[in-house]
Amino acid sequence: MRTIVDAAYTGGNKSALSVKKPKVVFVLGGPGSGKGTQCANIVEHFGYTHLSAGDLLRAEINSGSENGTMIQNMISEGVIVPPEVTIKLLEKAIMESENDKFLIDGFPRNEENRAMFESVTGVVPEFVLFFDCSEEEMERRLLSRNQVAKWVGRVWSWVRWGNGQTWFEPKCGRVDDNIDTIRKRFKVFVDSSLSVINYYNSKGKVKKIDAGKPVAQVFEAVKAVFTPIDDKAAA
Ligand SMILES: Nc1ncnc2c1ncn2[C@@H]1O[C@H](COP(=O)(O)OP(=O)(O)OP(=O)(O)O)[C@@H](O)[C@H]1O
Ligand SMILES: Nc1ccn([C@@H]2O[C@H](COP(=O)(O)O)[C@@H](O)[C@H]2O)c(=O)n1
Ligand SMILES: [Mg+2]
Repeated sequence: MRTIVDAAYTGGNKSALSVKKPKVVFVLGGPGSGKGTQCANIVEHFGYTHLSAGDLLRAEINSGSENGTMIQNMISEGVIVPPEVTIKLLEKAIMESENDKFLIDGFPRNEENRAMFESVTGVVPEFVLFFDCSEEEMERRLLSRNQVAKWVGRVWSWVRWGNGQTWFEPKCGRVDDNIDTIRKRFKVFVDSSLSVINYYNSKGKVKKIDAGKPVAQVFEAVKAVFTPIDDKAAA
């Protein structure tokens, strides 16, 4: 059945992606499950280009775009930005790249993201990498990421001003890595993002990874997914 989103986006201008036909892997998982960390490893070993939807939105805020304030407010609240904004950023990044294979990290975040991306671009993912991790572990990781960012900021300001004193607390890290927003992000993940994973699971496209283990062990499991079947037989 066609949704309202499908109807609005078919018959209009065709996306340039329908010509480029990139190979896309969606990388999904709860906040702090390790998507960015593992994408960096995949890029190094398998030649993909990593596009984090969250990073693209943060770059859009910093570019001074007219959508900047709206995006900033939505990220601070942990809610999902309108899909046309995120999809435009993803299309632009894919078209500007010479690569033809992409890890799209943190997208689609809900059914609206998914349906609009597929109908606007005509691109369906090769598969979906799903990092499965407990909320307790994700919460620990996000709070620790926030602490590390704060310390990096303090050291930077100490070096910058050179007198061993910080007379301001530098604004470092992510605005959404605080306990209130982290809990809101968990709720959005359960209420809106899991249904996307279920959808692709019903199509046999989900590769689930136990992401609660140390980084190197998680990457061993990831490698097994990306290593071509022929290579596995030869190994
Ligand atoms: N397997 C792991 N074990 C322990 N810490 C990890 C692991 N993977 C990532 N981390 C750490 O957890 C934090 C979150 O990781 P990362 O940024 O990769 O997650 P993410 O899924 O991209 O998060 P977000 O959804 O907030 O963008 C980082 O500080 C990272 O160094
Ligand atoms: N498809 C998306 C992806 C992200 N957002 C917003 O960005 C925030 C941070 O995302 P990360 O993947 O970097 O954790 C997220 O909480 C959303 O506010 C979005 O709206 N749509
Ligand atoms: Mg990330």
